[in-house]
Amino acid sequence: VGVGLSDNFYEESCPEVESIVRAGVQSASLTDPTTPAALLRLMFHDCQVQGCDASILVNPDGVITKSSEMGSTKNFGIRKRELISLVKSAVEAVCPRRVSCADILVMAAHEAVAFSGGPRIIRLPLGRRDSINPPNAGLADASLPHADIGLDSTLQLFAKKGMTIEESVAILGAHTLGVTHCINLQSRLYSTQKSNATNQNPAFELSLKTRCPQLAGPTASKISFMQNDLTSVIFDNEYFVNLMRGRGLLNIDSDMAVDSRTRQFVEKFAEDQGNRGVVRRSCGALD
Ligand code: HEM
Ligand SMILES: [Ca+2]
Ligand SMILES: [Ca+2]
Repeated sequence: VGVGLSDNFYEESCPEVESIVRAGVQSASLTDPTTPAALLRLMFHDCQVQGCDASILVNPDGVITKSSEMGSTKNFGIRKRELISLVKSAVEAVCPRRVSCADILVMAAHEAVAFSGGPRIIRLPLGRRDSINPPNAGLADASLPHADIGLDSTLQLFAKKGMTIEESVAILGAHTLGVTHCINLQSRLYSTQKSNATNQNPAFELSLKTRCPQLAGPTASKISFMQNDLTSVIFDNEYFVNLMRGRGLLNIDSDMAVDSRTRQFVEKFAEDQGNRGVVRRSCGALD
């Protein structure tokens, strides 16, 4: 637990906050099923830049400018910042100046995972404070991983946060939700000096290339996208199953399934869906 955080931080000051956040995330997710993916990535991109302090939400002049974190190209595709502001207004109406935007953002990501079928973790330490520093696009650029990052740098990134290799593989399971736009796949698919050990299934690579042609201009490749796994609105282990089949989208996705440090965990997560029993295709048959 981080310094100053506790499990029951708002028990006295705003007992309603959890249900307000839950209601907000649920209703937004029913209207737009891609909401949970956006919220989960939003949390990562906030926490990665000067900690979980809602710095990604700040627009110093009321609009997105080059000085806000959204000015970094690494934040391309970040969505649903306005949903956090909306939930914050609902919370302010009940408990003014008690709950930080930073906590609302983390709670929203937690609800997003639960809404899409993932675990509702029992302990969610709260008590984060909002950033007082002006946002810094340069810092966001330097702190967020590049779409083509390799496994060594990724493991280093998470080790700096005190995470083990198994935890690092697990957190990338977040890519069970959402999409990747073609612009983030261009260099992997078409770089001339790319290594051969990319562990991508050739048929899958062909389908990616068809979906994301090399000559598509920057505008088209910011519009076209691929699902991160076959069940991109469900928080399940399909992402890891895909990796074992050579269907990883990003370098890091593919590398995890072959590298000797990470492969065992990918295998374990691909096999283990959390012992939830089976879901039959038809209710009248046993297979
Ligand atoms: C080395 C680490 C990581 C890299 C290089 C990476 C890279 C990416 C890229 C390139 C995209 C596609 C964005 C787009 O084109 O729209 C993406 C999407 C996503 N990432 Fe990551 N990511 C990493 C770690 C994480 C972590 C730790 C989380 C959450 C805990 C996360 C959650 C997501 C989610 C949910 C999406 C889908 C977003 C949506 O559909 O709106 N990622 N990631
Ligand atoms: Ca931040
Ligand atoms: Ca999925």
